[in-house]
Amino acid sequence: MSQAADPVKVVKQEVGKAAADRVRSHSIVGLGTGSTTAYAVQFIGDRLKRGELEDVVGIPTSFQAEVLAKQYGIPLATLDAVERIDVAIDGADEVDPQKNLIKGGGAAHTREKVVDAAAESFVVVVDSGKLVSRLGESFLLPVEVIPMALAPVTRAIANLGGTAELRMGVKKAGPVITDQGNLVLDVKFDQIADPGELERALNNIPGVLENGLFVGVADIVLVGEIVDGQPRVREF
Ligand SMILES: O=C(CO)[C@H](O)[C@H](O)COP(=O)(O)O
Repeated sequence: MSQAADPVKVVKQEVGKAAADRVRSHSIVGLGTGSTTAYAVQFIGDRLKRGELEDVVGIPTSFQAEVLAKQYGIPLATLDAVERIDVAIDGADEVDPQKNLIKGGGAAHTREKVVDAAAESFVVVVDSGKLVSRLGESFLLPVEVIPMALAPVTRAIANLGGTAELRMGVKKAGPVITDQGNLVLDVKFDQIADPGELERALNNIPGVLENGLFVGVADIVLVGEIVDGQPRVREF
């Protein structure tokens, strides 16, 4: 019995392919984290294999990105070995009309921000379900915290009006541990009126490593959606 293709998967594939098609030969590419970016990594690898692309080097934003890049044959480098990143491709959990983002659904936002912000061009890949009119509408804000600072950071976040919940592992007892060995708080704010101000305020709390607000970092957002039953990718 044939099964209908999962529309979310189809859309993620299309938008991942659209991003991979923008990669040029002789370029250094930031490789983001998450299920949508995973398709972009796969399609970059396919283009390299077909000889359509040559001399592409990836800068991974996570252990996941590193594993996928190796699987799909993309040579890797670290930030100290390159002088520039031409383009970064990464997913997001929410995107507002100003192209500000919430990221960190995969607990990788700290390295993602380093790589995405360093890129000449940062291309975001999302399905249309990630578009919101205001950040924080549908997704809790991830904040990476060093373990010994968990209690004071939780109190300081409460003073900023946020309710923090420690992210717990799935198929793992205990909390999620980031690639840096830290914890993640998922924080509910009633509203995020000024994302840039909140980004700075959170990062100013001693013990916070980085939060998932990406303000003024994205250049291009590729949005995958189904229109008249067909997958389509648009840019804004
Ligand atoms: O920020 C991220 C990881 O930290 C991801 O890019 C974000 O969670 C989106 O992932 P997906 O494409 O699987 O929805």
